[in-house]
Amino acid sequence: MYNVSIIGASGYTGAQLVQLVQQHPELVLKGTYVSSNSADAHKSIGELHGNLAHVDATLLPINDEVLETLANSVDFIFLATPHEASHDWMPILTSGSAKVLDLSGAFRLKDTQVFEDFYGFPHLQKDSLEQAVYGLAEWYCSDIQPAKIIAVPGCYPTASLTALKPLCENQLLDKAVRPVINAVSGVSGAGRKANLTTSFFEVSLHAYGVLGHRHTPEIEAYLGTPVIFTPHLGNFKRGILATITVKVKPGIKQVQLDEVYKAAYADKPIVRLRNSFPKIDDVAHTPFVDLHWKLDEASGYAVITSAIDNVMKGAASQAIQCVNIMTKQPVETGLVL
Ligand SMILES: NC(=O)C1=CN([C@@H]2O[C@H](COP(=O)(O)OP(=O)(O)OC[C@H]3O[C@@H](n4cnc5c(N)ncnc54)[C@H](OP(=O)(O)O)[C@@H]3O)[C@@H](O)[C@H]2O)C=CC1
Ligand SMILES: CC(=O)N[C@@H](CCC(=O)OP(=O)(O)O)C(=O)O
Repeated sequence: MYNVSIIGASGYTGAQLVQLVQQHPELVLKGTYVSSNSADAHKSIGELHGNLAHVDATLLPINDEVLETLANSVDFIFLATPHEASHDWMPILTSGSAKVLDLSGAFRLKDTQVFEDFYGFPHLQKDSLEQAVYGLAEWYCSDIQPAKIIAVPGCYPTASLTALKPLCENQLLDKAVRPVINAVSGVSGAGRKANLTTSFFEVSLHAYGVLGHRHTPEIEAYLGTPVIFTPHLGNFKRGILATITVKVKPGIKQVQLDEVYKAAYADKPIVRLRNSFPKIDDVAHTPFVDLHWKLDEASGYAVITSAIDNVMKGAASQAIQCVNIMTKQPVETGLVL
């Protein structure tokens, strides 16, 4: 059995982690934490998230002493915290035997200048950044297994990279034409804190972060090619549907695309290759990525759609997949019942 603690447990991804840890056969929940002056300190998790009313977990305020103790008292620490908090706390949390899975974007980009440009603050944790491994579970398994720090991918990059990497890795894309990713996310992607943009009355369907979202450099870094990425906010709670247009090299046939997807995900139970274009409802509350694609052989343009639950595969269940890899258990342990 492995002991785990969750920092940022009152938020959407943190609460999802609480649920996943509770249902995991090999994980024991040792502590749930919020920020030092959180309005939710000392509440039970069930007071905030009714679906966890049966869980005996109190949200405790974090401080330097607790951070230091955690570094040596549990096997895994999940950081479901803002980028800045993850950035600041990583050295202390990794000073002992614990391994850390960070759901924020603080350790995903290796280029510190790009990081500063997109995140708005300088990266000062060079050693931790060097150690961090990108936790896209289906693609970086051998790096994830021995890692001390996992940078769990962002939600849009997870949907986008899962769809695009089989084509890129097999050199099927026409390099002259950038993949165009249009993705719609539910409001839980913006976190739990009250916000006018995500309030029930305001939310509709609109593009945001156009030609400047921080997930563009993340997708490009792990795909190895530039993309056009446009996120949209939709009026639903959870899930992401990414519709991706690519141009493949001349002469490529639909059957070749079918083969590369089948080969890439043959032994990957979390990725489901569908016979029709997936819906968000197919994956909401699940750890799956659903993919479907279609090529117009005459023009060479293909459309791929990728559906995930942003809180699950886009954050919490992907972190659990990484723990399963690190502890040499089947990747779907505790996730697919
Ligand atoms: N929502 C999603 O779909 C995804 C989110 N992420 C990333 O995961 C992280 C968590 O996201 P999400 O769960 O949505 O966020 P929420 O806003 O829902 O929750 C954030 C959590 O962190 C705590 N917190 C806030 N400020 C601080 C601070 N300064 N120090 C310590 N704890 C703090 C909050 O509690 P309190 O303020 O009471 O202390 C809360 O528990 C973020 O980095 C986000 O970018 C990644 C992929 C997907
Ligand atoms: C709908 C919405 O607002 N989504 C978030 C992405 C959530 C996510 O993946 O977060 P990190 O990369 O920050 O970890 C956004 O666009 O900022």
